[in-house]
Amino acid sequence: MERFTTEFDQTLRHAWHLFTEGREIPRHDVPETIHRSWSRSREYGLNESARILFDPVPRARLRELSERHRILLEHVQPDMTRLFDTLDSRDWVLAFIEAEGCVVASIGGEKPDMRDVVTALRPGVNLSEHIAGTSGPGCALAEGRPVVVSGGEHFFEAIRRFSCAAVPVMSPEGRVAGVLNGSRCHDGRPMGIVEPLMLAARSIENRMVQALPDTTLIRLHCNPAFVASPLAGVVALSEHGTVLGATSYARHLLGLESNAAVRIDEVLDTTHTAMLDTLRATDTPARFWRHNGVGLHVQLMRRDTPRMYPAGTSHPAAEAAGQRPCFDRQASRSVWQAERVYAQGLPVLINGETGTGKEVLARHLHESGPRRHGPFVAINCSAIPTELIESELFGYEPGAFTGASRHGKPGKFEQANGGTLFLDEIGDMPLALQARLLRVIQERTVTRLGGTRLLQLDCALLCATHRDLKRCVQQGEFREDLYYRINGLSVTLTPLRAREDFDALIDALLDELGGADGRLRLDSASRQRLRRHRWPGNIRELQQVLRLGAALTHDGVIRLEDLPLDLAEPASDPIEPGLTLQSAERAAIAQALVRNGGNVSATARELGVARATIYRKLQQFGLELPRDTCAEGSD
Ligand SMILES: Nc1ncnc2c1ncn2[C@@H]1O[C@H](COP(=O)(O)OP(=O)(O)OP(=O)(O)O)[C@@H](O)[C@H]1O
Repeated sequence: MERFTTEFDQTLRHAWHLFTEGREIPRHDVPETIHRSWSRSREYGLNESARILFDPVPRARLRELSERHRILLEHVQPDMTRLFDTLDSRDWVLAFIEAEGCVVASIGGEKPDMRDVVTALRPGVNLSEHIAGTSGPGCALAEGRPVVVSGGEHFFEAIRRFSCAAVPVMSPEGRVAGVLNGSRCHDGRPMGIVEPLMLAARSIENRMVQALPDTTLIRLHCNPAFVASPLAGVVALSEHGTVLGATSYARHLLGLESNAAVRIDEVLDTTHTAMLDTLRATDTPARFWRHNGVGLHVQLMRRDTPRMYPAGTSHPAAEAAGQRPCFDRQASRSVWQAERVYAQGLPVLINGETGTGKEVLARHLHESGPRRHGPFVAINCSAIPTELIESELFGYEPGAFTGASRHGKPGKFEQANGGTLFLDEIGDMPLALQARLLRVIQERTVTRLGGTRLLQLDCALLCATHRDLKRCVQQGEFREDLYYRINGLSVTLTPLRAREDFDALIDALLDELGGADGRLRLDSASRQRLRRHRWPGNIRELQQVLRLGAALTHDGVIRLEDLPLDLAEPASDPIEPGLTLQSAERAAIAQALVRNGGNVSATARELGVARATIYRKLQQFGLELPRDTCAEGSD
């Protein structure tokens, strides 16, 4: 039954009366949004006196909806719960409604007179305007803006006992992802929940943008005091500066349309690289200008997890433990496959130059796989004298050879039982031993040197090498049958000089070195210098350089003078005197391409230009990518 009690209700009743008679409603009697929604509801053929059942969709469909929106809900739930905790929980029902109008989560409504609200907002109920007429969720979805629908503003009489406020939540691409709604019984008092709903929606959007993998995050505001606050807009940029996601406030500040692929330098008066260099060199917000002259304060945003960050794929167990190492996008895909292959008990072969993280990856596979509770045993085949490899691997019985321990010793295979054996630098294993290794792997049993007892083995095998094993096979240095045995799947780690996420990796290592307060930074000149280095020792070498810088800096900013001498001096490739500007440019590009193994991204980064520029110059100068282009160069 309707309860028109206040002046507001009476004006509304009059307005409704005029609406049903098809007469004009005085302008200020009903908000425009409500009037439009009434008209749409009428066009859908709805009858305000009809009984509305609020039946949820069938269970199977609800399951499908929850599954489809699982990730979205993971972002929504924490803010919904937090907001609910600040309300008088007995009076309110909060709900999240997905873009097609179905409730996918709700909370609250303990009071007996809230039963109808709870029914209307239970998961599975469709509240789109074409079914439920004018209501907070339906109207906010249709209008794409926050709305309040109080008492008699609802289209259906049956729900005029309620009031609701609903605020859209935008996806990182700028589409409506759903609405956050708060409802309670209509009592004529102001709702007072719109602001809190908007803050929660902003926080959900922030979280969604921050979760975009393989991106650099910046936050911005027109007031520098708010840049580091939850009120700031957040933007996720690709390595080339394309906006891959942005919160609705960031879109508003930057004047971005939804779905448009825009580069940040098309909006701000700076280049993408220059902006990042400036931001990386400081902790405070820097000011950039939109092309229309509006100034914005911008700051680089560190991800919540300092060293480990998702790179396109995720393993919940390892990530929960903060153990996922940084892999670039290229390697990430193979890592994801390797996790699955390894979990099935198949061997994985890890290729990569020294220091690229082969052992880190092996440990990651072990720790995120089914054998994580067993031991992880590593042996570097190139670091042990040939005559000792056999006893190290297979163990020996007492007195098996001169100098052997009196008690005998279990080999690495035995030690790894129940877990993982990691054979590093397998390419350096002597041919004679390869035959024995193959037998052990095939038969899954081992006999210690000098013994006869057969020991059963139950360990997974991971192998790594910096050598091209296929070529070793062709040259007769590595057994073909062993090669296929250990190569269930092969993963190649990208050399540091060719990693697209070079800057992000530096930042992750700086965070790690900076400790809890994370106060370590590189100034822009030294960062440029690091980009130009060849990194023969890869991440291990980079770690060393940053460690040295961290030890030498007096204020947390690593400068050229804090870098090792060979790095601090620019490694210039001589460009002959007397060259024209054009030929100097040609030579610079050609040399940088060779230095970067043909990787266009790395070359562009080193030379401080866009990739498109490199491609254009290649064409202009008739240059070709080196034939021996490494895999990462296929960008
Ligand atoms: N993805 C990563 N994120 C952070 N640090 C890493 C990563 N990969 C490697 N490192 C660091 O780089 C160093 C070298 O890593 P690792 O020993 O795994 O390399 P490797 O390829 O096995 O080297 P080698 O072939 O010389 O044995 C280690 O200190 C490790 O912590």
